[in-house]
Amino acid sequence: MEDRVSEPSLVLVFSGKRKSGKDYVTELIQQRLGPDVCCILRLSGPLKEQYAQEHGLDLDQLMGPGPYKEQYRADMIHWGESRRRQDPGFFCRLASRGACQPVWLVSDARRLSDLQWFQAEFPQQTQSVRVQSSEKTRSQRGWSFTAGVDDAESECGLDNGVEFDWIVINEADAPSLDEQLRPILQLTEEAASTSSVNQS
Ligand SMILES: Nc1ncnc2c1ncn2[C@@H]1O[C@H](COP(=O)(O)OP(=O)(O)O)[C@@H](O)[C@H]1O
Ligand SMILES: C[C@@](O)(CCOP(=O)(O)OP(=O)(O)O)CC(=O)O
Repeated sequence: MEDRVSEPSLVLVFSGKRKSGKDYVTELIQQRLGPDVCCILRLSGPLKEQYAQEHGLDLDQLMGPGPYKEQYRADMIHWGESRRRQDPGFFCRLASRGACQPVWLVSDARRLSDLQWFQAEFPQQTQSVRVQSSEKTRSQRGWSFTAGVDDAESECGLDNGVEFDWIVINEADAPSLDEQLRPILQLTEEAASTSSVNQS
């Protein structure tokens, strides 16, 4: 089932609460490195594709930020959980299929099993990154507490028991993202250059 052409040099697995800024931060890193060097893998991508197919839903709307996704979120979570119970690596494998860049940013790990899958597949290359924002900041970005979502494993699965390699505080009054991301960017640049040396 693997369609992998080459192994990544670095896999950064991002997690964080809704609206903490996982997409924002991973997109910032990708912009710095460029799409030839760095890809963003979203575990929710294949999940939504399969869920839309099985339920006859509009995938574009499910992928979008609007209310359509929210209408199905709780059921998608349950559906995804039962899939992961049968095969914890199911969505990780699908999301990383075909990825050929040396640096992978997994933007949305939600459960220990997501992180463990990458750690088991790429033990030398995987590092975890937590993106943190206060509830006040997340609310300003459009978040509001939803029972069954924000108190479920989908949002809380990595709250305890993980020692993250990196923590990024995505708040206006924290040190700038430029400053906080400097060591992570250095790591990604080293990984990219190691990979180009190995390929030449
Ligand atoms: N540092 C930041 N500066 C400006 N806007 C931000 C910042 N971080 C996040 N945002 C905005 O907040 C919203 C939620 O961020 P997003 O990355 O989508 O969160 P998540 O992927 O964790 O749910 C988006 O509209 C995003 O552009
Ligand atoms: C069922 C989900 O995959 C839905 C994820 O959708 P998005 O990745 O679009 O999530 P947000 O950025 O939090 O809005 C969650 C899960 O438990 O796997």
